[in-house]
Amino acid sequence: AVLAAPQADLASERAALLSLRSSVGGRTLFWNATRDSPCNWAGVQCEHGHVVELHLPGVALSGEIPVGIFGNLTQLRTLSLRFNALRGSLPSDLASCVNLRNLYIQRNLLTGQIPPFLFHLPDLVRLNMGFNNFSGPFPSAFNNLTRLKTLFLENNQLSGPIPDLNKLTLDQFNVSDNLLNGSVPLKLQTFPQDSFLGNSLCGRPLSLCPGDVADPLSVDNNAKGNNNDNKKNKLSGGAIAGIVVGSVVFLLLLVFLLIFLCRNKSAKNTSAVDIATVKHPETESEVLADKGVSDVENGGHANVNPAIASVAAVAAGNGGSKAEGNAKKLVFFGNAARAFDLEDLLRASAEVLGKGTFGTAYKAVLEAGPVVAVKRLKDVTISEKEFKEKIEAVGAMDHESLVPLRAYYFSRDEKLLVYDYMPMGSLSALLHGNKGAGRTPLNWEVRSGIALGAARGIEYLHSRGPNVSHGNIKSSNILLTKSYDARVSDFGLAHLVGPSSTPNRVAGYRAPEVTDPRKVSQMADVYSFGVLLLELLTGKAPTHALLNEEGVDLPRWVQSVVREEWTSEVFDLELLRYQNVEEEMVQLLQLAVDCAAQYPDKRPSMSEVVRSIQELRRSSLKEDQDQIQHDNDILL
Ligand SMILES: Nc1ncnc2c1ncn2[C@@H]1O[C@H](COP(=O)(O)OP(=O)(O)OP(=O)(O)O)[C@@H](O)[C@H]1O
Repeated sequence: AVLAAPQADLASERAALLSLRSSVGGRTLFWNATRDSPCNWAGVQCEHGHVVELHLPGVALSGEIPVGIFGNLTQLRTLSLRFNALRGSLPSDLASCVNLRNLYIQRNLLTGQIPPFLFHLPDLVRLNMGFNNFSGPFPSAFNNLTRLKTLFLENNQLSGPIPDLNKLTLDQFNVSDNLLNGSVPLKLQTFPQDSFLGNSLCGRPLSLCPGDVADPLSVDNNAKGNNNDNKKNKLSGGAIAGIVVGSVVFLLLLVFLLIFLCRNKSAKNTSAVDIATVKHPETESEVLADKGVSDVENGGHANVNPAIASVAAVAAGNGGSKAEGNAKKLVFFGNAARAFDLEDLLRASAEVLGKGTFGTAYKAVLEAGPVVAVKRLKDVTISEKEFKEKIEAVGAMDHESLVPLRAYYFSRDEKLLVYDYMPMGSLSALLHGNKGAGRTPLNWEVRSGIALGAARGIEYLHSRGPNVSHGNIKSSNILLTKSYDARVSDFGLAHLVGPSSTPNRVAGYRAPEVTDPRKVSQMADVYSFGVLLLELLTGKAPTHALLNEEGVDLPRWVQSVVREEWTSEVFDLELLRYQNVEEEMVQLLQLAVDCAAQYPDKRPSMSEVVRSIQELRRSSLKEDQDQIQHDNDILL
């Protein structure tokens, strides 16, 4: 709620600050202004001595930054004034901010030499002064900033040579489009050409300087000058064409192979409908136990594909259910076309997706093509009438951010729920599953989109009545479509099953006030959602969320890091690669901390949460557009 009010005036921002301070362990971590409430410089000066991070990006600040603003802000660690129209030189009292680690002042109209006081800010890690009008020499005093990792000075009017920056170990460096000349110092020669273009510089990675002796290993290339230096790294047209054709042929072969294998597989599965011959790792013991058949008797049939069985085999795990099942029907919800019937479902090949609190989930591929997820409920103790009433309420839930329940099947021994299959699996798997190469990187756009989708789904559930809650919000219950849209799953099931099936792995998400996991209020859902947001932002799993893996108490961990250290250190490294969204990330972090407040009445409602996420996403999209506009302006 705190950061969700762009129209807030200074007084309410101050109130927001107070609540921020109390919510993050007594320290203000973030103060934001938007275009609608341009920063009142005096307001910053008189009230915000305790500010640790001050972010004022793209808020139409103009004119000179008055001296006297920063003298009070000695705690400041991050200052972002990028994308404004600030003129003149940097105020000298910035020298008081001796804790400053990140200074983002790119894309303003600042002038003058690079001020010497910057070199007395020993903690500076990231410095972005690009796209201004700074002039004068490139000071060698940058060597004083031994912690510096990022130095962006591009598109200014710096002149003269680049000094040796031997004391620095920079990760990012750009001085392109200045008036620099001379040779590129040895230590900086590992950066790409783009970091130096638009100057009169020479030496690696650009062309050789006059009089330099060529590297004997690349005499040929260097003798031909920089153009050839370029070519050295490029492939000829023929080679590229060869690679493309080769790749296409390889892909085609792969596709043919897959089709061939799939055909073989489905042939096997069709024959596997005979329930007595199918074994399945997840269901085997249940099947055998229920049917009263010993391992020895069935031992001879183990050579059926162990990961895939037919739904019939799965369902037939309960004695007598097949005969009874055939008499009963799948009950569909809504107007959805009945694309299949029970027979089709029983014939489909099934693959275990995972075992949850309420039973086992399978992916079922129907012969006619559709793919569905089937949840086989265990421990349903209520009567058929009661089950029908409750499941109809679940089936009536209709929102684009929920995994739709399409149909159910109820018999004495078998209860099946049929859902749309979500091809990208769960958020939990995406965040903590495959960490190796080939994993889809989750950028801010995707993560904040998932946060919004999940929040909308929960908001919808809450809108169905004051006592309607999800009760088991966690990352394995947030499933994803092909385009990474989030869908909330597993809603409304807690009331269908007996007490022994109460969720047991949610400790990390459970609000402190919840004593009975079957009675979870809407505000407790908000807490769980807050933990889920922290998980999205940090990439860390909450305690007990993953079997056999250590997790952390996310809310406590985040608060302690924020208290002790720079906020950005809590973020998933993968997110930090995307530079321009830090403000939005911090806003979402703040929202997460609000949601995970200890006392329920301090937490925002899901509608407020949705609004906040919408707003912060809008502002980052707007910034993207601003940047494009800005780049276009420069090109023109
Ligand atoms: N509709 C679906 N589409 C794709 N995958 C699904 C679907 N429903 C469930 N799954 C997958 O099956 C796994 C098991 O799901 P299930 O809901 O039974 O248990 P869970 O979410 O791990 O735990 P709990 O039952 O406590 O919520 C999930 O991790 C998810 O990846």
